[in-house]
Amino acid sequence: MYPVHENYCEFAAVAEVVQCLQQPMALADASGKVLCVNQAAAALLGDEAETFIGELWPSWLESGYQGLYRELQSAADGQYHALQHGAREVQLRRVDGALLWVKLSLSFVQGLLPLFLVGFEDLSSQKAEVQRLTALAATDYLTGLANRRTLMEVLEKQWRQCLARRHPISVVIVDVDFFKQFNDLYGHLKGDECLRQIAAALASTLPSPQCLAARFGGEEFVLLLPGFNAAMAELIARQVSEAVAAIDIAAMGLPQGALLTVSQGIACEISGQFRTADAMLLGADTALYRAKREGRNKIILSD
Ligand SMILES: Nc1nc2c(ncn2[C@@H]2O[C@H](COP(=O)(O)OP(=O)(O)OP(=O)(O)O)[C@@H](O)[C@H]2O)c(=O)[nH]1
Repeated sequence: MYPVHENYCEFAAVAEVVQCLQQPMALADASGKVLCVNQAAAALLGDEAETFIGELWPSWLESGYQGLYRELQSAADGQYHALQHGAREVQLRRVDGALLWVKLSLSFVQGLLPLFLVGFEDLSSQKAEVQRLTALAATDYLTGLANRRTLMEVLEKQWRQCLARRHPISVVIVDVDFFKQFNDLYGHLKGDECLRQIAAALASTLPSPQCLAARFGGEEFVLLLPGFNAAMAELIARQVSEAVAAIDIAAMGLPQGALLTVSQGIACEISGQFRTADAMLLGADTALYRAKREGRNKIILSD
């Protein structure tokens, strides 16, 4: 048993509890100097526990938190309780230089010396999972292109930016011709493969990282071209037709006679033709409808 002095905790007793905990934890004095680090915290930091003794624990964290800690210290003005805080998401730098997202909490323990418990929770697998799910939610499962939701979000954002900067912006809607017939003739699995090939062809024509290729739904795709006027968009649309024509039909196990073409409708906003991004998209859809009506495998620019 450790002697207990009224309400004061003994350093050794607190340190022993810290050592037993599964959660990464360090014990420090009021100046931030580390007195003890448990195994879980040492593993998180990336070295033997003894190597961290005597270090200032805020130095393990990114500079933003260090600044905040200094502010807390000056505001607390010796009132140790005021330094405490609950779980805060911060980045911790491991000994090997890698940055880890952690939840950090700081608790004051009234000891013979004032003591602080510094608790960590590793958030890296949580963050990686959120990143994976965010990417999944933004992507079309079949083709790997951006999905419709992402397209609409990016379109709204780029529409506003282009209008504010007085830059043109164009959209191209790309629709596979006679795709129902293609599915009926060669089966849905070949149809899926065909959509993947077309998606890859579209992605290959993207002229800059600001441009986006998305699956709009079914056998319909959209190219979003910020900064592109109608002539430039038409050039990209021609490249799309060429890239689709270059798809290796035989490699897909289809007969040589199998036809794969797309129809395209273009709309460009350059000086107030369309009031909204949706109206521009509708303009491209109307142009696409004309391309279909005029025989397919065509590119039509909205009036
Ligand atoms: N294999 C496959 N087919 C799809 C998918 N999504 C939509 N389709 C098919 O795409 C076809 C679209 O048919 P329609 O809208 O009649 O258009 P179309 O036959 O291409 O005719 P036009 O557009 O007028 O040239 C339908 O048969 C859908 O089943 C998909 O994810 N995979």
